[in-house]
Amino acid sequence: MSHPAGPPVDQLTELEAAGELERLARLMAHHDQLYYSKDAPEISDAEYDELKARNQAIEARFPHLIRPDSPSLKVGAAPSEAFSQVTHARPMLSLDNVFSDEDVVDFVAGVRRFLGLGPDAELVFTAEPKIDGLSMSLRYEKGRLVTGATRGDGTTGENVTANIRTINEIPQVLPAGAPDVVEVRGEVYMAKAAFLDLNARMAERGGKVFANPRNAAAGSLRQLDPKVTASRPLRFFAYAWGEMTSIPAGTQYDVVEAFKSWGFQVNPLMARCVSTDDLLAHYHEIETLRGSLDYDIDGVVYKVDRLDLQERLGFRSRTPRWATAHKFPAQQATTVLTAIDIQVGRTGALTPVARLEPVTVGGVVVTNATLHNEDYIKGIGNSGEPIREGRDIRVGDTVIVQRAGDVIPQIVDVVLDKRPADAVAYVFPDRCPICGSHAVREEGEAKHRCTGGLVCSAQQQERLRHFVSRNALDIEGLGDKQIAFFFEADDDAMRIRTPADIFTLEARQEASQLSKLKNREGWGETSVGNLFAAIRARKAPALSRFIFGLGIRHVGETNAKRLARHYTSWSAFEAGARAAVPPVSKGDKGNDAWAELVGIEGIGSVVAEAVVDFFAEEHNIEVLTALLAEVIPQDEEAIVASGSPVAGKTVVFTGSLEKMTRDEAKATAERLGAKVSGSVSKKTDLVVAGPGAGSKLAKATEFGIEVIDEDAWLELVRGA
Ligand SMILES: NC(=O)c1ccc[n+]([C@@H]2O[C@H](COP(=O)([O-])OP(=O)(O)OC[C@H]3O[C@@H](n4cnc5c(N)ncnc54)[C@H](O)[C@@H]3O)[C@@H](O)[C@H]2O)c1
Ligand SMILES: [Zn+2]
Repeated sequence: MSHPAGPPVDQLTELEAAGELERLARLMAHHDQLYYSKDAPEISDAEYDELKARNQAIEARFPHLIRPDSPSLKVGAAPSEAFSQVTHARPMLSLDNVFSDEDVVDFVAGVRRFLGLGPDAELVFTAEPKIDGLSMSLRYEKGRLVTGATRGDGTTGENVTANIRTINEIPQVLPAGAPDVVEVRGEVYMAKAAFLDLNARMAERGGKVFANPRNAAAGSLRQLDPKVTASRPLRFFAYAWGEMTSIPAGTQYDVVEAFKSWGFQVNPLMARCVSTDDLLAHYHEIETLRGSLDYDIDGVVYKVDRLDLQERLGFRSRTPRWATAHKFPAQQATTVLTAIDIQVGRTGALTPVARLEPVTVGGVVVTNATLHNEDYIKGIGNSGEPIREGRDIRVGDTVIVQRAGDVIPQIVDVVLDKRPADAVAYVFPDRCPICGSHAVREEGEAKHRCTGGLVCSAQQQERLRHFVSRNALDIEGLGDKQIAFFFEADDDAMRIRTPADIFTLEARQEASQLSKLKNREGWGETSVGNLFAAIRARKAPALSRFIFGLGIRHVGETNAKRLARHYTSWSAFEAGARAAVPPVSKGDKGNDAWAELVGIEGIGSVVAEAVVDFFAEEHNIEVLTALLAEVIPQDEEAIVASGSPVAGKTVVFTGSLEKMTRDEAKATAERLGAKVSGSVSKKTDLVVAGPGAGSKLAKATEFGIEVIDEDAWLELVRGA
């Protein structure tokens, strides 16, 4: 198993424990968000469960340090705001976990103790597979399905009723005799085969693929458009309930039987067990069947069968006392890592992938495992802590591979004894393997990114979509479908790979005698004409839209506007960005062009660096040159606050200011329509110099530029 960071729990001081609990709360909240809200986890469930176990162990030793935001008190994650919310009539909780046979013995003994039952008193449990999907509460009133809600944070879930109605296995109406109000709860899931099928289809279309059937089910259900959900083969097992106006039976088993009679699917592997041995026997039987089931399961759930006993046992803060999940162990195997390849995602993120000697892990042949990022390979975790006790991963290493409930295998450890003498530490590439552009890793980021967005075939389609999107060039008639069509066209006259190609399309069509587009299905004379007109209408875009459309990292609409307003013309922007040299070492300030760029109100060094990186990439320049031969971005009106004494002037602040901060001074100047620069040149109109002003003051004097002090500046702008 991988080693959750940090010293052993029994050696922690109180201070360290508090710090560790804070770190875990933050880290787990991050993973909860990815897992529950984005349906895209970054770590395996086994790794997550280790963090959880560590958190619990520390809390058990230092109960007074339990935080209000402790992961041990939370269920799931807050519902997404994209959906309306449903408050559950009864909370939807989680389940406690056990991992070993001894834990099961303890669980049963605990239940007996709580109920005051002697060792010989009868106590029946149900045992059934723990389905790896997402929990769902279906509310029926007077026999009709009225609401479908996700678990959310246990109290409030997401209203997904419209999506639920597209699932065939979920009855819309219940037969006569069903309770007046009943919330049937269970698991929405996707069968393994359907999941593989879906991923294959998504990959073909260049879409994102899901990590595992659970994520696929959650992602398919939590769609804003029910039509998308309808196209995904979701299924449902009923195994629990919330509010119910009359309970059809006195035991867990019989209520589930009632669900079956109402038309729900219930799991055929549910059994009644009368002893711990019985439970364990059923567990091991289900474990052997696991590989042959057509859906993923990650354990076996035990529940006290009699409902009156369930009632007496009640709940802890986030789990019932009358049930537990006996999880399957993570499945591991040892193999040799033969190579590390780099994959480039649609947004340019570089992900290292380990190529492995094929090995069977839990019945599945594994040949690849994700390595996440540079730090992960080096043995450094997300918050800088050592993982695998700091052991790095090298080509040639013997590694331990793990699959845990999910499909993407992980490398959890390296067997150092078996490391070949000539194995060298892995050096992360600084070039994109797809297009050869520079790959940069920004401060605070784990991933490297390819800077060749416009030329990188891994990213091109995504970039084209962005370029024509509503807030960028806004070209009507070029939706995702059309972009995909033109991108994949095998005919030169029809192909669009870079933004410039959009604008040459019409000419290329005319040159090709057949006017191929018009003969294509779905492209009538008029729609082709409309498309060309829409493209022609965008040959002179606003500068800010054009800059935004380039998809420079961190340059969203707001920053694009800031850049456009500051430089006012494309040529000034390009010249400024290409001339800028960021600081190379601490203390260094970079050159003047850099100072001007980072000096723009709202543009920090992260954005500035992304801009510089973009223009430093030769490939991008090639694409831009071609594009600028077709379109002419319109100069942006400088914001001239007319009437202000400094409107339109270029101002430089130097020396120390005493009555205002540098930022304040700059903000005021810009509000009044001045351009603030970090360096003095012949174009400078005014220098505001405080005590200690040095070379800039000297330069100003040399150029004969007006110099005033701070007080005079304040006087000048007062009331303006
Ligand atoms: N990889 C990550 O980043 C990440 C992040 C958060 C959570 N997780 C994983 O999610 C799980 C924790 O989530 P959780 O709080 O939902 O707990 P859980 O999934 O372990 O158990 C509770 C859930 O089990 C489900 N369930 C399936 N079959 C059931 C049955 N027959 N009877 C009753 N319940 C059944 C229910 O939906 C219930 O809500 C862990 O496996 C954890 O590893 C992973
Ligand atoms: Zn690339």
